[in-house]
Amino acid sequence: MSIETPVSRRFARLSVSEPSLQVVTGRNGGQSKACGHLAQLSLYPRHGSSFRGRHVSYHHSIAIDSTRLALVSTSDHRHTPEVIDTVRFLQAVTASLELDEVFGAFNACLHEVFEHDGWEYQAPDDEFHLTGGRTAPHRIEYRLTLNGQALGVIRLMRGRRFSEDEQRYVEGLLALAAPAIQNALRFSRLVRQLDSDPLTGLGNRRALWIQGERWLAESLRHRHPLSLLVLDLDFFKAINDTHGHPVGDQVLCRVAQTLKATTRASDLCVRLGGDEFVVLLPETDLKAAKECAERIRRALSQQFVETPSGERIGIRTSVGAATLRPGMTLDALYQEADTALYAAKHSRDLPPASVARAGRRIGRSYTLGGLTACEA
Ligand SMILES: Nc1nc2c(ncn2[C@@H]2O[C@H](COP(=O)(O)OP(=O)(O)OP(=O)(O)O)[C@@H](O)[C@H]2O)c(=O)[nH]1
Repeated sequence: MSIETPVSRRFARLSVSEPSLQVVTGRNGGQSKACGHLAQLSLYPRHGSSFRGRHVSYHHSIAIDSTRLALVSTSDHRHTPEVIDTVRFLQAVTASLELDEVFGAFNACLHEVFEHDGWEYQAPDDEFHLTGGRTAPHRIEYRLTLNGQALGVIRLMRGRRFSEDEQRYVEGLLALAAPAIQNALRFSRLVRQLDSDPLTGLGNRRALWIQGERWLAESLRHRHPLSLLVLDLDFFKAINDTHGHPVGDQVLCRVAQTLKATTRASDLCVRLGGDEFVVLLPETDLKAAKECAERIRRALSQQFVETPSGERIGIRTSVGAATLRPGMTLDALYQEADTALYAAKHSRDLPPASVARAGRRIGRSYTLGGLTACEA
């Protein structure tokens, strides 16, 4: 009989010919002792890293047979005080590819045998940051890597100290969970890529529709306000035509930065495409949405992008705002804000055609178009 770990076929494969069990892969880790159906495996730290020095690097992970597993440290071969149902543990941490669910399952299993108060996970470069439970004074921290890939840092906290045996126990569980964490990290990165606009780093149309549908359902159910702004830059084509696409791209990025800086962290800013942006504002009525639109418009009008020849390009935008009413769909909310935007565009004080093409010169500055927000 051959068992492959559900999470890490690359890392370990166990061959079981009853009653003996043998690890068939593992370059520098994994000794097994046949013990009926209970396999005891030794987990080796990667060469050069300290097993207990808070920097644990497992070269591969190991899955065991279908009963229960006792993890044994290679350092002194002392048994840890607890056992865990390995299959249930692996099933729990591999049941989802969502990082928060993987860490939720990991900590729930850990908590059954090892009472900790809280935990924290920080992905490399702080890409993702998750917490659970509550903070407490005693902490252990593990910097995880798997096959050379950094997986981030996990911290466990509680009110009393962590014993040596408990630390080894956590190390063993982390070794088992590491491939699941790696898969979830890859998945989260992929989803983030799918949901973001590569030029500006803002959300994209997909993010708007996924997050927007959720917020819309919650707002309708709890009768909370939800508003949406649609922004379209004024005379952006002239910027491209006059100064080239790279300058146009810089303008789009500056708009994205300004949107992030002038809205709440809980708002969603997306670039729909071209020079069109949407800001979705939860817990915001029309009056507050108009104030937000005006704040964005004013902040953008104070921004300049410098061209390679030293000219400064001003940024002007038109904005449409709409707020959710009972029975409305997300598409209807967007259409209403878009209609308002269209009205704003067409009521603006257009500069002469020649100026519209090249921008209006103010000293060494250009300012293009310009308009105010208006609501449906
Ligand atoms: N630099 C750059 N330009 C883009 C990108 N995507 C679309 N565009 C250009 O953005 C311009 C958008 O056109 P419009 O919205 O019609 O132009 P506009 O001059 O802003 O028109 P008004 O909204 O009426 O003021 C087009 O010239 C597109 O080629 C991009 O990723 N980078």
